[in-house]
Amino acid sequence: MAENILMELAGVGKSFNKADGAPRVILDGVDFSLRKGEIVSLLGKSGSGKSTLLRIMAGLIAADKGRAAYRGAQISGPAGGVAMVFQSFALFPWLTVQQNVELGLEAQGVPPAERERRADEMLELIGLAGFGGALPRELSGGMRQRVGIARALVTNPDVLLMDEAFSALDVLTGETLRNDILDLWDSGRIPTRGILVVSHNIEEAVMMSDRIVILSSDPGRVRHEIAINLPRPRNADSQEVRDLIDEVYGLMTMRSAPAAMPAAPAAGAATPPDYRLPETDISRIESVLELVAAAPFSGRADLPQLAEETELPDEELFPTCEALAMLDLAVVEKGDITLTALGQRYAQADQQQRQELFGQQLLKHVPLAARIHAQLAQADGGSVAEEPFIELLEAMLEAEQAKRTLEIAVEWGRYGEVYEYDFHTRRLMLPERSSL
Ligand SMILES: Nc1ncnc2c1ncn2[C@@H]1O[C@H](COP(=O)(O)OP(=O)(O)OP(=O)(O)O)[C@@H](O)[C@H]1O
Repeated sequence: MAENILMELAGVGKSFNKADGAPRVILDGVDFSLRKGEIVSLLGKSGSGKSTLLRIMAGLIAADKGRAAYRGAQISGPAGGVAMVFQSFALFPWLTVQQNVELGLEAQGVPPAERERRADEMLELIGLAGFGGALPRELSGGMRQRVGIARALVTNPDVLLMDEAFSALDVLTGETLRNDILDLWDSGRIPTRGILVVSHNIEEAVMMSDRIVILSSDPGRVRHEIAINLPRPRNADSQEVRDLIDEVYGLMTMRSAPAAMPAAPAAGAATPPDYRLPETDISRIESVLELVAAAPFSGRADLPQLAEETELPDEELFPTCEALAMLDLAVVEKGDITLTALGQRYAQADQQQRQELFGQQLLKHVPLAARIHAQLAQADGGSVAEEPFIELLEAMLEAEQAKRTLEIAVEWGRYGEVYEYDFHTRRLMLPERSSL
């Protein structure tokens, strides 16, 4: 083992079973190491396997391929030197703040008097002095997460793993807490040697990290790594930080698969069409399109700027941009979104024309919608049950995602007047006067 490596993953793979019992590969061939003295942020689209990777490193679940090691030893369960902070805070509601913080020490067999002393010290350090006797419900969200962090830090962990620890908090509270942790880390007041942060927030990752690792999806594997050599604290408005944020946006929105798949599944085709749809809705798609079309963007926007303007978090903005690209209303590349000529036309169109354009693009570029429409055209009576489509989707997605994907396809199809859906009978049908 190289001297400076705290945790190492080599060729790590993990599959979960889909609804039909067949395995779905979530992580495949992941190579990654966390080195001494660094904060690393792990970014990737929703569902790319970030939390799964973190849980493997925390020893909460086992990889089914490759090797995961902490200080050279295979991870086979939660390791003493590794602590984790969860997005949900994961506090015991019936225990006081002090008791919640002492829990980690209790598990390590630390005697009561020492537990109390160390918990007191940690509460003081994390800004919760005087709150030891409070119950979690008496605290604000930010303070509750401080308890979660104190509980992890009180064990003097060598490695701290944070799973979207700030995302359940409002922006300002999350930022304050993040800065407090960076301050503890940079001033050497905590003995922790390495921090790995799973995040959805690109700015947060750039402000915190020495290195950013981006996971690809389906399956998740390390796609990009960016080293950040700026001193902390960093100025969010500085040119260097803005440039890095742009670069990460660019890498995150780089498509790893072709934008448009064949509209109808060719018999015996080697690769089945991609039926997945981005998790977004029509009103979001249209409002982002309108915003990009209008001044000051006038057809082309820098994604970080657009995120600020729309106030959409990245995990909502990305799928929306992906939908616009999928429908050929925009092109997303290198951290910018640019409307196509059709996208420009769409922005100017009235409601009826928009719906027509939407339906037309749906049939051209969204294989699932095209398939539903094609089957309806052939069906007796022009209606079909939803089940076969759910089954089709379950062959590649988990049950919940399959259901959600069909819901999105239904919403899009109804808007584009390509098909209708009866919520009582759960059947799809052609619209009364289909112009398509
Ligand atoms: N125990 C499990 N059983 C079955 N599937 C699972 C299990 N845990 C995770 N998954 C699936 O694995 C995929 C990756 O999940 P994971 O939570 O690791 O992704 P993520 O990148 O952290 O996503 P997000 O950013 O949305 O939190 C998802 O499709 C998820 O539903």
